[in-house]
Amino acid sequence: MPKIAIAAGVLNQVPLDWKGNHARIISLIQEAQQKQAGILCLPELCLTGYGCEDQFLNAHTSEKAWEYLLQLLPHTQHILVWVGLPIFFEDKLYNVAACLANEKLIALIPKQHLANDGVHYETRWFNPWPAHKRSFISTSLGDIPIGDYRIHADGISIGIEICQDAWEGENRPAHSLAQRGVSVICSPTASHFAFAKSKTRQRLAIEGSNIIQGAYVFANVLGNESGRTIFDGDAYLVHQGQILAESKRFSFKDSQLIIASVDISSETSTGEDLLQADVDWPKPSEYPNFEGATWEHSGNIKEEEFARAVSLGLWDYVRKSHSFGWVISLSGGADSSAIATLCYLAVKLAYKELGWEGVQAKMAYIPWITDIASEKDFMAKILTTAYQGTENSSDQTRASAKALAESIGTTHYDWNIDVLVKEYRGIIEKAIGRTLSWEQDDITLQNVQARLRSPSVWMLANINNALLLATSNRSEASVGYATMDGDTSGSISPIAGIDKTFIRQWLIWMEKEGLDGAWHLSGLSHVNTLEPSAELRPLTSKQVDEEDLMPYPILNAIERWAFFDKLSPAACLQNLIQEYGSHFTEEQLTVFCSRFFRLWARNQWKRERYAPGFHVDDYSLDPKSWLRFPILSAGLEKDIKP
Ligand SMILES: Nc1ncnc2c1ncn2[C@@H]1O[C@H](COP(=O)(O)OP(=O)(O)OC[C@H]2O[C@@H]([n+]3cccc(C(=O)O)c3)[C@H](O)[C@@H]2O)[C@@H](O)[C@H]1O
Ligand SMILES: Nc1ncnc2c1ncn2[C@@H]1O[C@H](COP(=O)(O)OP(=O)(O)OP(=O)(O)O)[C@@H](O)[C@H]1O
Ligand SMILES: NC(=O)CC[C@H](N)C(=O)O
Repeated sequence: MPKIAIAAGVLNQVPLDWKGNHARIISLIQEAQQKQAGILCLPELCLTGYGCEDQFLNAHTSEKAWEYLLQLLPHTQHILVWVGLPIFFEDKLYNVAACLANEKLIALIPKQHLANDGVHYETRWFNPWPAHKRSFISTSLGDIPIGDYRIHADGISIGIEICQDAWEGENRPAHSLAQRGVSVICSPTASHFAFAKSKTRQRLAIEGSNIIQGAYVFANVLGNESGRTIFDGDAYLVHQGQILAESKRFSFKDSQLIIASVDISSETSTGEDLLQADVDWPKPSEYPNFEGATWEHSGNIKEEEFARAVSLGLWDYVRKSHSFGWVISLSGGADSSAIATLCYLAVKLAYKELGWEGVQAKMAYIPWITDIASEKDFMAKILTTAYQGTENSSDQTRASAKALAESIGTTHYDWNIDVLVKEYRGIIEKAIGRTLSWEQDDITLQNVQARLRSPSVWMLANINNALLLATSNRSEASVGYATMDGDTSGSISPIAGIDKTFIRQWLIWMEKEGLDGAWHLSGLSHVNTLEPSAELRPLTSKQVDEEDLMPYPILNAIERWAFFDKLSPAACLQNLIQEYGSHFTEEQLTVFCSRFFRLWARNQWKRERYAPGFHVDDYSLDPKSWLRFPILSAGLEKDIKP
């Protein structure tokens, strides 16, 4: 029974970063070789990056990937490695895992089932490979097998499932591979983060190993690879249903390798689908336990996942865009405070995991980085916040912004924009020949304030070469409750994928408990006492979001029924009456429902114009990645009453 060390490597790659991706792959292969690994599985499409979008359709991309694949061969002595890349075959593009073993290219095995739902759009670029189809592709190395093959090396048969393949239930390749006598399956993966989804991936890996009664080697992408999607970077080594090793998710490092040794039953396998690889498995060493992080067992897993996924998303975004930091227009309310907290966590977690030298290395493109003496100085340089009061702002929000900025240690400004509002109002009043009033011009007078907060924070962003972060959440995006080119200004919308109710709950958790029950932020105590308000109308009107709109839990419920469960407007109303009928009259609920659908349809154009947001939940409203809706339509509110 051969004893072999199996390894999985997660990678934080950058689309089209040929040299960087290549170097990170080599470094993982070397680490695996040093640890005597026999087999190494790397994530799906790791040579190009998973998120190359339409650049996959450009032949140049697969040509370059091929060039870099060949350069990997000399680095694969005494090890079998799976590396993902796009390959054109008979004028069609395939999403392929290349098997490299002992300096030879053994096979190219294409994905059979493409991911095409939600954030995935693979059928736009790739073709599914039919099960059992096998052929040869003519290459600079001669004819190379391409298709549904198995690999046999030193007494072990190995097969693969590429990401979505494993999600296909009875149709997953593992079943056919089990019949064909495979005892190890490698699973190169690019499975995006969504709350609790890693549990499903873990289950698929366990089931896969049970199906073949052997070992399953699973490796996912890590980090914010290409802008919108964040990957957990989870890896699992499973043998006969038992997890032997797992990675720590949401690492701030470039890569992570897990390794374990397993006893695999040896076979002398034959078959026309079997390719021989000439590797003698190195003798495994003793390996430490690779266990998931302690927070994985927390009772607040959703809060933990949100904090870690989005802060890693922000960190990767800032460094991959070569920006020097973030700027936030900080109102002291929930949304902007949540984003400031997430930036704070990004810095704290990066420091904790990489140390100051590691942070400096990642940020080496910033000219001032070498002048920084402490984490405190770094926080103040990288994160700038500004409170921009008007006569309609309250003392409470101003104090809340100040307290949070101090507790984080941002560079914080506080100024008043009334003079600008007055000036603009004067210009327009003169031009149209009448004075504006709250009775007649409510929206205009609200929006001018929101819009006049935009130029100054853009100025700070330009001065600092920083990213301006837009603060809209998903609940506001549903109903267009934000001023276009005002508070929607920014280059990323980090919380556009999550609802307001969760943001508020998360802020309370961040104040009282925080990550791992330890990283809490006392500066959030003010914001957690405030009721959400735009503070755009005169203070005497006591404007609060939920009176302009409806209670947030109701808004969130309609949104989910309508766009996740895909229920009709009438069915949404029926659900509302059932769930909230004891608190609101049917008439009130009908008004809320009608308002929701009217505002939803009217504001599709706004959702089209939001800055890119991060995908975190099991659905999102992002028209570019998840949910399309006509920009012009007759609306849906008329369909509420059957
Ligand atoms: N289908 C369509 N395609 C393209 N454009 C369309 C359009 N329909 C309207 N428009 C345009 O949209 C304009 C209206 O949009 P816009 O100017 O953004 O303004 P609007 O959506 O009318 O009002 C903004 C709302 O957001 C609220 N707000 C603002 C700021 C902060 C917060 C907060 O959450 O605290 C809330 C504010 O209370 C108000 O209810 C129209 O003047 C028209 O030009
Ligand atoms: N006084 C202010 N100073 C700085 N920025 C502000 C101010 N008022 C509003 N903004 C900006 O406009 C955004 C939209 O306001 P909004 O009320 O939706 O969010 P919030 O104030 O962060 O949270 P909440 O809705 O819970 O009050 C804010 O997040 C902030 O970026
Ligand atoms: N890259 C893939 O094939 C991803 C597919 C899988 N259904 C997921 O969402 O994670």
